[in-house]
Amino acid sequence: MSANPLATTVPSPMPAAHAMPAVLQVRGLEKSFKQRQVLKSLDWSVPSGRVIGLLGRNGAGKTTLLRCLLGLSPIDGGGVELFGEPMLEPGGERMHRIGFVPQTFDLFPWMKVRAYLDFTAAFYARWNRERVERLLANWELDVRQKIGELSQGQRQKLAIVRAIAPDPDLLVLDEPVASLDPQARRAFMNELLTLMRAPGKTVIFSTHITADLERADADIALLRDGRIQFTRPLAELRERFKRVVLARPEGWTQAPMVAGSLKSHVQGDHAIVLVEDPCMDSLHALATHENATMHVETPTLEDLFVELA
Ligand SMILES: Nc1ncnc2c1ncn2[C@@H]1O[C@H](COP(=O)(O)OP(=O)(O)OP(=O)(O)O)[C@@H](O)[C@H]1O
Repeated sequence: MSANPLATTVPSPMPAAHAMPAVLQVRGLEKSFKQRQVLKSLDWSVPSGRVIGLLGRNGAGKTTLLRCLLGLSPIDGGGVELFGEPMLEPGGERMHRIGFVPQTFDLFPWMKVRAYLDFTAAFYARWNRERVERLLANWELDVRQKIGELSQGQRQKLAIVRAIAPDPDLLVLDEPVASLDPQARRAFMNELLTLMRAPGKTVIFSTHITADLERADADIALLRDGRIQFTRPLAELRERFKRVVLARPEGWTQAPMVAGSLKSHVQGDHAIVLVEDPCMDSLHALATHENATMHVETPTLEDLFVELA
């Protein structure tokens, strides 16, 4: 697909998000590595009080974007505002309100888990010890072990405990569940949803596990071609996009033309078309004209990601 239809045809932003104050405001963000331009005049407004799933293909720039947002990677142009103030460098009072789980956690390998958590707690005004102990127990993390001796998944768990413990207003997670087993993933999602019950909490997480975003009823932000193409509630995406399957015994040489078609292909005697805002009357007329049976399906987020990213 050459251009993203959502970027041009969907009125933006949606009303619910519009009413919320932005916890994060990005304008014209530019970031390159040598000759490779990764973020291209990227604009993004993230409303407070939502879980935002950041989706994009491998190499789209998700990690780069998250690091730039938090001041962990220098930017080449544009600006970032966090909690209404310009982000110039990490640190300061504001950082107490932010939790970050990086894609890989390899700090302080010589430190034992307990010592690391105690050391980190000292830097924070808020530190939810009850939550820490509960997660350590649930996730069977041995506080006497050295961080360098933990498995990748155990390190990821520790990074999550550390990020959630200060009860952050903004939690940013870069593929937090990639190495977690299904039980730990479920526990993590429960923690996330518990955290979100308090008003004004915002979570941004990049993931390839679309089922988690469905469970969290997340808003979906798609990063493609160096820009955020849209940030939309999942329900709205589902409402808007339909997968139309037309079948006829003689098959198809090519998929029929359908208004609002984004992508189509032929599979056996089925023509499958992803349609934005389908007109059902026209679709029924088309099916009758082509002597085809028709099913209209709601695509999963994974289907949508495959089509749109
Ligand atoms: N330190 C770096 N030096 C040079 N190029 C980099 C650096 N970090 C990232 N890149 C490049 O920037 C682009 C975006 O990388 P990034 O890690 O942000 O993508 P991503 O969307 O997080 O990918 P994935 O889903 O695979 O984790 C890639 O082409 C990558 O090679």
